[in-house]
Amino acid sequence: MLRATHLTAGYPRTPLLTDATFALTPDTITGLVGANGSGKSTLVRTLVGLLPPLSCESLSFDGTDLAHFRHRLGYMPQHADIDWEFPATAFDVALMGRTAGLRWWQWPSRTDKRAARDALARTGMQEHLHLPISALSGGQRQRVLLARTLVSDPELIILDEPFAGVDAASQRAIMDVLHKLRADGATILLVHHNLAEVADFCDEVLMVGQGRLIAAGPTKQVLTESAIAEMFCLPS
Ligand SMILES: Nc1ncnc2c1ncn2[C@@H]1O[C@H](COP(=O)(O)OP(=O)(O)OP(=O)(O)O)[C@@H](O)[C@H]1O
Repeated sequence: MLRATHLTAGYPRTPLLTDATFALTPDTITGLVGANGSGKSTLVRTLVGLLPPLSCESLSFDGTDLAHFRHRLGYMPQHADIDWEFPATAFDVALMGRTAGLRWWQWPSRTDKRAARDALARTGMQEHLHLPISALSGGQRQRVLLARTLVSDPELIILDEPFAGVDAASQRAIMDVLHKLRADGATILLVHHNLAEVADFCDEVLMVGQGRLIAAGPTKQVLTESAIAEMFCLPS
């Protein structure tokens, strides 16, 4: 279980989310929702260690400081760090999830390559293994990035807008993968804008807005009209 206690996330002199305490449980898909600019990506970047917390009592996974757990964490950023015109294949990108930690003199092993093929198969991309990434559609690119995220079998999976630019078929494929991961015991956090889909798809919700965590808990309890009005600063 991921536990954040009294976490304040943001940038120097600009706290965006103050004093948040929440937990993410295994076998659960949690949706992180909030208005544009409310700090969802900032919170995600803090959880994955790309931004230091402005302050925090504790940030742990299964009792281990999250800083020591990063190798068991899979992160798919909102904006991929990839030049899609680069002459690489879907397989090369998936393999990057295994090789990022290798030294320059080390080559991917047979196990690494098998893991990349398996991860692409899990996201339904096995037939496009050797396609150049420049030839992939938006949805196929997201599935390849998901494969790269999953290639090391992370226990904690954090996805920032995984459905951005994705058609219904790819969205369904990604959702199916996440359901299987949940059934296998993964802890999953995803940022998503579509509240109707969050209501359908997520077991739990973290709702951020107005500089704080507005609500956290089971989807039906959190996605109430008054909480949504507060999230969008509307009169309730
Ligand atoms: N490096 C930075 N330094 C200072 N402020 C930043 C930095 N990066 C982002 N911000 C600001 O932090 C605020 C929150 O940004 P963030 O991307 O976390 O919001 P978000 O909820 O993910 O938004 P969206 O729904 O549009 O993706 C924005 O006002 C943004 O301009």
